[in-house]
Amino acid sequence: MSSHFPISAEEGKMGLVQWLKGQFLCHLVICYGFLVSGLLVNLLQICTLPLWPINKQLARRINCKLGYCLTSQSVALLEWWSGTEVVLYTDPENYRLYGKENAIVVLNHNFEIDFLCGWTFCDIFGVLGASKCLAKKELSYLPVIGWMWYFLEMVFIKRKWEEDKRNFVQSLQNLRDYPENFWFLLHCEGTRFTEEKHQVSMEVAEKKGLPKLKHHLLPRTKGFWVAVQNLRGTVAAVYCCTLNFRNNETPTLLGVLNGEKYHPDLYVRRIPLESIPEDEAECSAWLHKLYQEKDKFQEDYSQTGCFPGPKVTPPRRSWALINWLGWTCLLLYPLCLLLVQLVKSGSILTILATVGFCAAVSVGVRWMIGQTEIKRSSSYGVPLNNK
Ligand SMILES: CCCCC/C=C\C/C=C\CCCCCCCC(=O)SCCNC(=O)CCNC(=O)[C@H](O)C(C)(C)COP(=O)(O)OP(=O)(O)OC[C@H]1O[C@@H](n2cnc3c(N)ncnc32)[C@H](O)[C@@H]1OP(=O)(O)O
Ligand SMILES: CCCCCCCCCCCCCCCCCC(=O)OC[C@@H](O)COP(=O)(O)O
Repeated sequence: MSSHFPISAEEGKMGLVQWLKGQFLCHLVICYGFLVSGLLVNLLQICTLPLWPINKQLARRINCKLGYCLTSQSVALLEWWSGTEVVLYTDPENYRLYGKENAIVVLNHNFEIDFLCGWTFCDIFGVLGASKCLAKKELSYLPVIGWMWYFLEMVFIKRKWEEDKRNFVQSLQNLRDYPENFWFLLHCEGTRFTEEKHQVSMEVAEKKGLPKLKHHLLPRTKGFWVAVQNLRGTVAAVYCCTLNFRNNETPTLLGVLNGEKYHPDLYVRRIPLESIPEDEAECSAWLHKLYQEKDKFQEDYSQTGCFPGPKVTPPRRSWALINWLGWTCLLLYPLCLLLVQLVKSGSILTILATVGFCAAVSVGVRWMIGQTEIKRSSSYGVPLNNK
């Protein structure tokens, strides 16, 4: 039966674009660009090594720019390829300060692309290249991204306090003279939300006499306290960030690569650092209270579909797109030349080598994407390795 509403040319074009975004060949090109540019960035970062003892601040600034070249590609993928826009709920008074000061960011850890939404938020306010995170040690071994983070002075921990504390404090102290404004991200839950981890952590909450949380794991407070104490005088505020997605979306990085559009809402509250207690026990109680508030915001969001306060959709920054297109053009040119040579040569061996290379790129990136999947989350926080 023919439809009463024939598809318009515009809809047909959109359908074609959407179809193209789902094609393996497009993914291969994107992943090739990301991996090869990433390796080049790593190489350039290694070249900055001799500069560190001579002019550390210059070396740091160069590494921030190099970091931006790579990280912003994934922001461009989210914003321009999948068309996802992060909607911000925040006080307009504070909006003016974002990007103009150092901050500790506390963000819930429930989604596979929360880091990507975080990066987008960083990019909007011009702190993407310099932003850092308290990350599990395993991420430092990730090819390209993990290697890049080493040069950006990211703080890695084994999540074993006795082994971590010296390096953690030293890494934070090193940031005291960082030459660019940075945000330091902390997922105080220490691992991603799963039903099993939630159940265990609520048993801990019960034992400690703390109210139960519905949407968060119980925060681990030591890292937050140590970060606040060591960054006093360097960092101006804590940004309490609560992220959720409209329509109960469960976004994935593969979805973004397929051009799927998601609808993230990010609620940001600015809390001056002076208002956070210095004493460890008081600071710990303060953080638990903060998580109880965050849990309430999430509960209200699940009922109403919005966070409190005025909302704004900041415009996408063209730099991320320009950088991405620049790298793609630069790297596609030699690839095309190579392919032409290949076809001309007709050598079976070279053709097989090329197919092998494409397969390796594809498997490598698929493995990296796998690191973001919650179903592959570590066993941290379940009874197996609970203290
Ligand atoms: C939107 C804006 C974004 C801006 C973005 C900016 C920058 C972005 C840059 C990069 C993005 C990259 C993204 C990469 C993301 C990677 C994230 C990660 O890798 S998360 C994992 C690593 N991070 C952390 O673990 C940080 C949180 N953890 C801590 O801070 C911990 O305190 C610690 C430092 C690891 C130390 O932990 P430890 O357990 O040794 O000590 P604690 O005192 O904190 O906790 C012990 C305490 O907890 C109780 N307990 C036991 N089991 C549990 C449980 N399952 N749940 C909760 N609590 C538990 C235990 O009984 C202890 O209690 P007590 O002390 O009373 O005995
Ligand atoms: C143009 C761009 C192309 C992009 C192609 C895709 C490339 C793949 C990019 C991979 C990026 C990897 C960033 C890893 C960040 C993962 C953050 C994360 O979520 O870590 C989990 C930890 O917090 C907690 O670990 P668990 O204890 O839950 O286990």
